[in-house]
Amino acid sequence: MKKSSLPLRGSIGPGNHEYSNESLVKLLRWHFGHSEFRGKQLETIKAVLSGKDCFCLMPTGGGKSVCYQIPALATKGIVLVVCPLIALMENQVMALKEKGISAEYLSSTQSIQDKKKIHEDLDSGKPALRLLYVTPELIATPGFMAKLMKIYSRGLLSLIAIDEAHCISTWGHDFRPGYRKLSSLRSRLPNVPILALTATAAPKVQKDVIASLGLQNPLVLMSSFNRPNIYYEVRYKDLLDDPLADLSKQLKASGDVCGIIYCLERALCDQLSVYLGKYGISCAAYHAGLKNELRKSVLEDWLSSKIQVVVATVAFGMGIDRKDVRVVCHFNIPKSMEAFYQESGRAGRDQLPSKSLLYYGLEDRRRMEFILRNSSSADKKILPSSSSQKKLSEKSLTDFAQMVEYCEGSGCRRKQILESFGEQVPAFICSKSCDACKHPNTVAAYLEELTTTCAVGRNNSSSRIFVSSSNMNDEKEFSEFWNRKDEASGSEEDISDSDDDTEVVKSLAGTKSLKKSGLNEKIALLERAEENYYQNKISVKQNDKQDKNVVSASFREASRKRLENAIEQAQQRLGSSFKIEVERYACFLEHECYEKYGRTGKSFYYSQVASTMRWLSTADSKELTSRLRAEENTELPALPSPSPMLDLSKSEKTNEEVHCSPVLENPASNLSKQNASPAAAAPLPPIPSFAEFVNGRMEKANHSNKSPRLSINRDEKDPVKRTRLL
Ligand SMILES: Nc1ncnc2c1ncn2[C@@H]1O[C@H](COP(=O)(O)OP(=O)(O)OP(=O)(O)O)[C@@H](O)[C@H]1O
Ligand SMILES: [Mg+2]
Repeated sequence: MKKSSLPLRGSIGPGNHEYSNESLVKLLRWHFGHSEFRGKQLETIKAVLSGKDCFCLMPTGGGKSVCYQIPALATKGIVLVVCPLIALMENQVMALKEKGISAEYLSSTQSIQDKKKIHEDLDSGKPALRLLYVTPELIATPGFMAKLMKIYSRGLLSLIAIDEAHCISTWGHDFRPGYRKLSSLRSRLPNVPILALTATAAPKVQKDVIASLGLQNPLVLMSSFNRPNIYYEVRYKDLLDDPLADLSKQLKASGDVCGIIYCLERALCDQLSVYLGKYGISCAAYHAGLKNELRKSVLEDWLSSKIQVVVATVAFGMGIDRKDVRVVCHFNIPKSMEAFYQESGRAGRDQLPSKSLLYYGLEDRRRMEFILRNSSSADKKILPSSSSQKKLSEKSLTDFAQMVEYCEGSGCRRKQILESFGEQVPAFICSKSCDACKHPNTVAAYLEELTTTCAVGRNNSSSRIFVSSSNMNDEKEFSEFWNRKDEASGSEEDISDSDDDTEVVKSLAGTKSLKKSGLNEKIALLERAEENYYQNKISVKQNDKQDKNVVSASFREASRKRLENAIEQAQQRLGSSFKIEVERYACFLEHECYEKYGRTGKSFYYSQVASTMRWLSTADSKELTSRLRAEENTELPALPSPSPMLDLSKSEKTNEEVHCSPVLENPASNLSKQNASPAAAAPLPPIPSFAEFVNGRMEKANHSNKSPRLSINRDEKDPVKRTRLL
């Protein structure tokens, strides 16, 4: 139904008082059906209507669009909206048209006829258009800039809204070179207020946006970033027998709800979508590798509830306005808290209870670290100074570390998100709406087990990634695989299709010459790299299967390293009076764990190492002294040279030598003999299992011989891994 506009058509400018709160609320109700303005909406609207530049920070789903849509309805002129994505523009324009509001967008996807119509309207001197959505690249073209100047000179440009304004900042999680071209707007169109909008809260990004856009004395309006209706949960891939099956189970358990699953790569989107489809979940993949038409139809099907779940790269979602998304799942760890916040924030925009699920896996972590480390070379065009590149690379790794901390920490997830944006919040703010607050003991147990399992597994997974990368002849080319920033041509066509973080085609197609010549070779090269990566992974996996119960040398060294740390911490805790040889005793204790359980199975070995560490963390100096000093007279085997194994910044070996070799290779050597020494007569105190430890803390209950396993559902096939059901 087409509605007539309310007769509120003033002009923007200082001292303009014709926009009363009541008249603006009336517009909101009439056109959008919302009863009241939310948060800082009204303040923002009034600021821009009075001609002020404004920087508006609102959480995802907070209602930023209304801040420029209402001014468009209140004034005579046109509101120009700059958007990073074609999908976003299409979506908003479609929604506005349905409301009877005259809005259009200009992009390469439109027919010549449609474009012509829009240009005719713009040239008419009395345009019917209220909102015109464009890409930043279009603004930079001389032709369009000339048109803008013309509209401006007629007094018909009332506001420039820069949506997703963080895209202008190289410090932001979603930097787009096209946005940098907006910096000339302020000087070319001096009297038009600029409204920058974003949900990115990092202070550095805020400052950068204001400076880059040249905003003058902007009114900065911020809202809290808390999303109380979203429940946050992390699930640990390394502890799950089958993460895919777990995901499918989770989705099914939520009912027939609308969801988004984010994956790092297109191929995984396709595979996951097929997999979930087989399990009766109606879903489709969405990524930049699909043809425009297909992408469009997936989006339409999802928006109209024909399909339930979209499995997508980050190409999907920025600004997509579906209010009732109940689950947003990250099947791979995102690259920063900002990205995570934006993406998970697409859930529950109707303010109803929703869920953010993040599947965290060590291999994903390593992969992302690799991508971030290597993507710095891709920034050369944009950041000519090597110190800027270095800074950016360091920054992305620091940002990513925050994301890892979110997954590996046991504290409130919500608090962590908000604090990462500089928002200090009290502990009770969460009200048990994250897994860490709702099930603290279970999360603690998972993390404990993860530490053991993953510290042990780190070696192998990392080396796989590095092996694949070293197979690349030209590292520079490989790093382009991850480069979304290479959009040097600035042609309008280049934008918005290159949204996948890790997708190559569009970013490689950034220059016309590349499009013609090197693209195919590069794609072939990248495909080979991917193949190598997966082949490598498969062969390592097969070996892993065969060796399922063998505690490998590298696993043992990782354990020894952890025990060393635990002894060092014990020393720190107990002060200078307690001094022992750290490496020597770490070796000894590790060997004891191995002797007791190594042959029985990995899980027992892990649990024994973890238990020993717990004992080290609580034992007093008397207990430690009697246990460890007793060994001093015993001759221990030669110790290994320090290993870089746990240093994540270094590449690691695939087939490590046994570092603690004299002890480990020959269990019947010195240390075995020590079992008959006085040390053996002073055994470790009884060591509880994980579950006993956690439950014991909480319940202080007596344990039977059965060794209760928390309330975790153990997978029947594999006792180590589990299907988590909180
Ligand atoms: N005052 C209001 N009252 C009720 N609902 C509102 C109000 N303002 C906006 N909304 C609704 O909130 C939802 C989110 O709005 P919008 O898309 O503008 O958010 P956003 O801040 O731009 O989010 P994102 O950061 O994801 O782009 C929309 O469905 C919109 O209709
Ligand atoms: Mg928006």
